[in-house]
Amino acid sequence: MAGRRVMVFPSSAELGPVLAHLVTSRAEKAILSHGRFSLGLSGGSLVSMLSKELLALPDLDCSKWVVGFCDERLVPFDDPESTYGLYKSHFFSKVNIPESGILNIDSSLPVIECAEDYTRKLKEAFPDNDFPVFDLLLLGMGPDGHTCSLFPEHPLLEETKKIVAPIDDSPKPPPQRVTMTFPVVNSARCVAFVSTGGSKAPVLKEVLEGREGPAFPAARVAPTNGELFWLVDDPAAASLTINVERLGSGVKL
Ligand SMILES: O=C1O[C@H](COP(=O)(O)O)[C@@H](O)[C@H](O)[C@H]1O
Repeated sequence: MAGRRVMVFPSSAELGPVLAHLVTSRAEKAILSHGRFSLGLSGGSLVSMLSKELLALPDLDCSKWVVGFCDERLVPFDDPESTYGLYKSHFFSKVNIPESGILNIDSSLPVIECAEDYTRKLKEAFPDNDFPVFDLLLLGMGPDGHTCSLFPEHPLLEETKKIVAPIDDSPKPPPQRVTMTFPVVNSARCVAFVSTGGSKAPVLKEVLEGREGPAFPAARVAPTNGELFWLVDDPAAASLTINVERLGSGVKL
């Protein structure tokens, strides 16, 4: 791992532009190096922040983007819980990402077949690697320390072979989901967590500073050859005692 950077911003207003810059700078670098930019998206609170910040950029060009989902809830796309559905209305419909560049799930399938179908799509998009190597994965973390749909103490945390795993007992609704596994997450060239709000403060401390007992899923994210950023706001960082970088909106990553 290239080293973890924990960056604390006064609020989401300062964090948001830095997140947008991280996306566009990694896109530029990836397109120059291999002709396209592969981005893995998470759901939850990230959707509205990311969409708003990216749409505020002048001249955003997504024509060479390939977008996948770090996890997805198995609900119809018009359900408010659908991560694809939310990105479609907030972001995809407003930019020039080609339809073929969006690797979404088939929500009509039963959960095991859905995971197999999404695995096939990822293998086709990343034919050269055993595990897809995304240029950038954007992750969230729940107050229980989960990331993607990898929940504390769940057997899926030990998955070493699958690219995508089905889950039909998610402790956070909806219960049926598909999720990238740790081997995929930790193969990425860059992983950035975005964590905001005081409800994340207790778990963020344990994830970043360690705890007794098994590590939280979010603490198991450690890209083998990639960068790891934690972008957090002051309320989420309130309990931290480690050294962090305190930054404003002008920083370029
Ligand atoms: O259920 C999910 O939760 C996590 C965290 O969401 P947040 O709203 O607490 O930021 C999210 O990253 C994941 O994609 C989603 O399916």
